[in-house]
Amino acid sequence: MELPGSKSITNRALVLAALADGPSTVRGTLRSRDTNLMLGALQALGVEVRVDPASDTTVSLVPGRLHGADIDCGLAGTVMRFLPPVGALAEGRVRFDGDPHARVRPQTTILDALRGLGVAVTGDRLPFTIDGTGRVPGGEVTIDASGSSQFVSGLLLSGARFDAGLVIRHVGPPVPSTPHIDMTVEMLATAGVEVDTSEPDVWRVAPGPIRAVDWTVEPDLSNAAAFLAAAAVTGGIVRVPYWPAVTTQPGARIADVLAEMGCTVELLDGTLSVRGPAVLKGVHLDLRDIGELTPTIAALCALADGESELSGIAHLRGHETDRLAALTTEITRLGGSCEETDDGLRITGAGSAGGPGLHGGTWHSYADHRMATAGAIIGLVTPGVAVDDIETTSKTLPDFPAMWNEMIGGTP
Ligand SMILES: O=C(O)C1=C[C@@H](OP(=O)(O)O)[C@@H](O)[C@H](O)C1
Ligand SMILES: C=C(OP(=O)(O)O)C(=O)O
Repeated sequence: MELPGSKSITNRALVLAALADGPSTVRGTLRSRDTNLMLGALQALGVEVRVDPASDTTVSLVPGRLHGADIDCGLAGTVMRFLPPVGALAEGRVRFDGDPHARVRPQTTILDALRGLGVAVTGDRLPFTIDGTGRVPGGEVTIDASGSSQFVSGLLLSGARFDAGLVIRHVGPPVPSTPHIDMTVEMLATAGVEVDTSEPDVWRVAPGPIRAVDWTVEPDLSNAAAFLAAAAVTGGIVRVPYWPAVTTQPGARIADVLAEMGCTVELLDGTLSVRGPAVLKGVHLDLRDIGELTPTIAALCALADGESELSGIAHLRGHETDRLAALTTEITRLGGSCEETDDGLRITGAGSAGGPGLHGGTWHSYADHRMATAGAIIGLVTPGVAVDDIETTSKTLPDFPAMWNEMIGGTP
């Protein structure tokens, strides 16, 4: 299975290209709802976007004077958290809104941070408005980023363009998804912006230019995880080519999780292959760093042998939907055993001796691409499971239904 580009790398590359000191090209750009929203927003703000007529995954961006705009964030965390600092650098009024559920996703932290950095912000959640003056005073700000790593990444991506640069101090429970912050820091370094991370929970960026870069986007490993999970539950083999040897994508960790659950995992000549075992084993895992993989891993645990405990993921209550509640409701609806803990899920696998077993029924997607793919994984081995709204996978992988059908040998 060849996977399209990473959502997280694409949307970082697009933002950095928009703020750069010259034109950039992004190759292997993911084209999906989240990334098209980002492109549309940057264009509305005054960035020239040119899509290569020969390949819509090659996109060039020419930065221009940023001005007022209306921005649709959809349900994309990367748009609603990465673009407010960019809006603050625009001259004019920038209005942000999004899907109904986006209006309840955590947002206050980054808006308060911008206020602290000298930006005029009206509102605390979507919809909100930023009155940009073309410059941000910047300086030091203290935030609680335990709700989302994207608060840190969003500020860092623009921080070098603030007059006094940026110092972020995190105070509060641990920040989740830290590999995604490493991704931000690494991509900024490629664009010539050094982030000083020598003090824990503190990020320092000096003011300076963001260099134009020709980016090449890695395949999306979190989306690959759903296909690899298909091998795990069916005992089949799935291969994903162009698996990066070194990456900041947290999705890469699916390889270790699958191995721990009993799969045979091999990385050979850049292709990751996974063969499922006769019986999948339950696991006890802290997923704080790789929360994005939770729906996939929870689907595996619901089919495994034995108890699983997934912890460190209280922040998933603020994702596309409350994922802890949604997974509990849907696994239970199919006859499985799943309960919420303070910071995660306890699941007794259907494959256990005396385990609950699963039956058919409708699996609800809650407009959440990863809930939809989790239902597809369970449906592979549970007769009569129908996933509602599989099209919601277009958030990060519009071709999911066709790719899934091709993988299982059905009609595309
Ligand atoms: O910066 C990013 O690209 C992301 C960070 C993570 O967000 P949280 O820290 O809110 O979990 C992750 O779950 C999301 O899918 C993508
Ligand atoms: C949490 C996710 O997305 P977002 O970027 O919208 O936060 C996700 O893709 O799992």
